[in-house]
Amino acid sequence: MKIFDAKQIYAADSFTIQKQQITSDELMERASLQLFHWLHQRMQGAPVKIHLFCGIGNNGGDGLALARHLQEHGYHIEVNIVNYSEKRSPDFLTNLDRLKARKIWPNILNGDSAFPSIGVDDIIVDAIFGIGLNRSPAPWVVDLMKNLKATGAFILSVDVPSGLFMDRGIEDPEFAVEADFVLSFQAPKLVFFLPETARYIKQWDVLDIGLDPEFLEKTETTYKLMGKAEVLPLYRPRQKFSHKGHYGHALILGGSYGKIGAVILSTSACLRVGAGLVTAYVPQCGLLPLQIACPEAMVLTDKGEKYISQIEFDLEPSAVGAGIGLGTEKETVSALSAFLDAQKSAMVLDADALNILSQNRKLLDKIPEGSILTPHPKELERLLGSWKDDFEKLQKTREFSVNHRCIIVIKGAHTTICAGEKCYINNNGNPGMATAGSGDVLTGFITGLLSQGYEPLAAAIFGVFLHGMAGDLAATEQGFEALTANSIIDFIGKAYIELLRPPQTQEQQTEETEA
Ligand SMILES: NC(=O)C1=CN([C@@H]2O[C@H](COP(=O)(O)OP(=O)(O)OC[C@H]3O[C@@H](n4cnc5c(N)ncnc54)[C@H](OP(=O)(O)O)[C@@H]3O)[C@@H](O)[C@H]2O)[C@@H](O)CC1
Ligand SMILES: Nc1ncnc2c1ncn2[C@@H]1O[C@H](COP(=O)(O)OP(=O)(O)O)[C@@H](O)[C@H]1O
Ligand SMILES: [K+]
Repeated sequence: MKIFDAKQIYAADSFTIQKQQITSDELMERASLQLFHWLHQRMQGAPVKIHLFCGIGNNGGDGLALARHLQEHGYHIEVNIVNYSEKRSPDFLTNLDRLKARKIWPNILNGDSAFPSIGVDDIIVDAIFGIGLNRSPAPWVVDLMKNLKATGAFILSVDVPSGLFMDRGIEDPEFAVEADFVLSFQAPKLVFFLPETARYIKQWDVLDIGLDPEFLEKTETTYKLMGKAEVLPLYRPRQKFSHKGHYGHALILGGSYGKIGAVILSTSACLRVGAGLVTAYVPQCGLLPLQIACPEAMVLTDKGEKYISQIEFDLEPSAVGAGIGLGTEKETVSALSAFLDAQKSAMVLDADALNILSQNRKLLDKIPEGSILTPHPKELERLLGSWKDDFEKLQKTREFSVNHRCIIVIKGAHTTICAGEKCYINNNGNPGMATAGSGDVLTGFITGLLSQGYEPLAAAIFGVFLHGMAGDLAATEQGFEALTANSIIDFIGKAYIELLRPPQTQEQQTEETEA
């Protein structure tokens, strides 16, 4: 699913209005009807008081139009206008007149107004600011936002939580509404997935307001949200007459004394995601544990007893995943440097391989083209330096990806894969996966996919998605706390089955619910 920026949404608006020969007011009416239907379907006329807080722009206009539909269907509403500017939008004014014509008189809230009384079981509709926010809200508006939160009532935000910018972070964490639910028009917004702003959105849904499909199709976006529909076409089916040689020979390179477990996890993950053959390259102390834990894998040992000091082997791996548990000893750094000189094809670089690159920046030029770097945020910061907000982080990551011709997988709750100027945001996985070794598993998965012939970008996207899906399936059986990295490996088979399962028909769904 594409994630449009504010400029693109405004452009889609104007294009749609022109092409469909409708007015902007009619588009607002569509938007507000979608909001109403969503709410009405869930509330079924329940006598809960709904407090609407509307700004003076089009987001406020949506709120006013929604208020009218709610009132027409007998809901108990109270309308507040957050009067932060005299520059009211024409469609806001039209909808204000329509309310007044129905004898609904909104409270006008200014800096000195008392905050209305709201019960904890009431519902708040937040239509104060939408995607048009371009400066921090005035202090009294911030106070109002805080008061909204303090009521404990359910907050439904229209389009976006008020106070969030679409292209930069906020100055102060209190400057935005914390929404229980956001109903976003046409497409989700980038801020829903960024660590700093995602906390303002507990849940979200998209409402189709009929923006021109051709325009949306043609408009290229920097960000895409990846779901099953986007990931499934990347799948490479196994052929009946294939043999293990068709699925490549992957090499997992890493480990140091006390960190052999990381290599075990990566190696098992690499096998279980479907690599034909897997060899682990480890210091000597890793031989026994690996042979015992992963009988299917082969093991090559370095001359170093406790850490890798000179990478030498006599095989041509189809994919390499390096860095897990590697350590950053001086000899290991030289060994990795020499290895990178010889390595020509795209590989996966994780953990200490990334730390070594950050500390020895000359090595960055040796990264083979198309390689996949899988940093968690701290490792990313070591690579890029600090950033002022998530937007700058993504911009710096894209630049790094272009300059070093590599793919960066920023791991997190919404793992984001940046390949040149494009970024792909993952939307599965769960907090149970915040556990030791789950990143090592991801490295194994991506390496195993590369070895099976997936292109680097496909391997990164497919691997991240499967990893999240396996984590979700594991969590349904084990809960979040008990989930370990090994459970993610154990559920990879079910993740494949789930990914490949054809969508259920309506009848099947009904049968399942009734059973
Ligand atoms: N295609 C779609 O998705 C559709 C979207 N629609 C809806 O339109 C919404 C966008 O509406 P919008 O452009 O009128 O902007 P909105 O967010 O209401 O802000 C209003 C104005 O406030 C101002 N302003 C900014 N910051 C400020 C501040 N800190 N303190 C004070 N003032 C500030 C700024 O004006 P300025 O003063 O800078 O000239 C701004 O223009 C969108 O989110 C969705 O709900 C639907 O109706 C139809 C289809
Ligand atoms: N809250 C979360 N929601 C979804 N996925 C998560 C969450 N926390 C961590 N993960 C995933 O778990 C993995 C953690 O990787 P990493 O920090 O490198 O762990 P380790 O170094 O222990 O292997 C990443 O793939 C990340 O996306
Ligand atoms: K809003």
